[in-house]
Amino acid sequence: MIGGVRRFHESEGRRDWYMREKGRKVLYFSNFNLFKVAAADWRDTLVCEMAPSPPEPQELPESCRDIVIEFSERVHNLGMALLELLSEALGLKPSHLKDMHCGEGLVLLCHYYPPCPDPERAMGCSTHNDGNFLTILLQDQLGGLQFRHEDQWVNVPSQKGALLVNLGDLMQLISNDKFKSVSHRVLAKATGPRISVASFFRTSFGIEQASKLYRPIEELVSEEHPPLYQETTVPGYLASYYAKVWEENRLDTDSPLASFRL
Ligand SMILES: O=C(O)CCC(=O)C(=O)O
Ligand SMILES: [Fe+2]
Repeated sequence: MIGGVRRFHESEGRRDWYMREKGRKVLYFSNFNLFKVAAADWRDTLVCEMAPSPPEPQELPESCRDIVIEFSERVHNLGMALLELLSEALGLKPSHLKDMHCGEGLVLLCHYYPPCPDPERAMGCSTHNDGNFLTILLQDQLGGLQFRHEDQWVNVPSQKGALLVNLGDLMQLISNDKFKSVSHRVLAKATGPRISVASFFRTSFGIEQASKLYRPIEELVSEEHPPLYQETTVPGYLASYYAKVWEENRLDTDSPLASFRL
């Protein structure tokens, strides 16, 4: 998969996929918030929306078509298995998170971080929390990913073939803080390119799912553990997420989740 993503990003044909507007299942661009924030990240991204309704094969770039289709099927199965385990870890029946549609939508963010001539003055990926339920991350050997732990940045070792599982803000909200979404970033490097694939699990954006309300799961709430967050729809949450990125450009101070806290 790493090879396929590299092939795409280094192909002449990649420019045919460049598009900043939403409305297509496959998009190639540099920084979703370019032109909105003061500093761009040193990164390009191919976005493939693979579930619930995958693109037709010809809608995917030929340079990585077969591997993207195969990878997304496998990572989707893994995501479903993880949602079952996470449900059980919360003391719920295995299908609980799946039944809440937490894994219905799958978006692959196929990142390419070119070598940066001035890495001290740039970021590969600015500090953020993922605004989804679950992320499965595949990265190459280059390293640079860091998580914030007790106000310190901790390097995430890059191990060949390893997948990293990261929980997003929406998982923190519905688990009523039993699971925590974690703040992370990627440093820019003089060496490269660095390649990673973040598989984002969220609801689909169909009309039915868009209006579904998410709140702390009833079974996890009691008099002792009152709900910590107000209810929201996924698009409602994301609107607040993007407002923070675009208007305030200060994701690194507070996750947008803070504004949903009761
Ligand atoms: O490239 C990476 O390792 C992380 C990317 C990431 O955090 C994201 O896409 O949300
Ligand atoms: Fe992330």
